[in-house]
Amino acid sequence: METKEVAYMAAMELAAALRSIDQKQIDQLVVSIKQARRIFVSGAGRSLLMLKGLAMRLMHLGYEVYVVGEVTTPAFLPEDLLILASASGETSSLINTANKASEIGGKIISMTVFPDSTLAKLSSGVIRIPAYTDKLPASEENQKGILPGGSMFEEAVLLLADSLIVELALEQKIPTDRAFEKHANLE
Ligand SMILES: O=C([C@H](O)CO)[C@H](O)[C@H](O)COP(=O)(O)O
Repeated sequence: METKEVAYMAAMELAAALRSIDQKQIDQLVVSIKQARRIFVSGAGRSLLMLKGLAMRLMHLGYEVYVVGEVTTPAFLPEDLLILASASGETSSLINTANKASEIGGKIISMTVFPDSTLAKLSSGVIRIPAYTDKLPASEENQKGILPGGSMFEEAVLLLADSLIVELALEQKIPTDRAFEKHANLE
């Protein structure tokens, strides 16, 4: 199969996955972002890369946002929000982070394929992304698509995150060209 045909099929699968996400779960994240004093994001591997993209866009909109594990990231406090992305919901470093955040009392919202995963159970809110991870056996809940590994999940997280930004920017009446004024200028 040609690469562009794979890309087209992946885009179709991605569209179907995004369309079947529960809007109420997304709304809960939007409300939590608006209510939080500060926002922290955490993930592992490619899931983390996607949330770093969200962190940058939230910074563009004026939110105080940190990536867990960076040397300049401060202490998490009860009025803060922790956003996690984990296809499996079983990545041990994230379970550790979620346990600590939960003990502190802050809000945790997780994006995952598995709403009954350890991470989901530690979270105040869950966005179930109907995608696939090779870390767990294929099943009705974990349906293998054309892309390898957790790629479909990760790409859904990225597109969902960018779409949240459109919604938040519109609500705050921030034209996206003005939001980019905050973008790093030492690059
Ligand atoms: O890097 C990843 C990729 O899917 C490997 O194919 C994962 O994002 C990383 O391993 C973390 O896993 P999850 O916490 O299950 O997303």
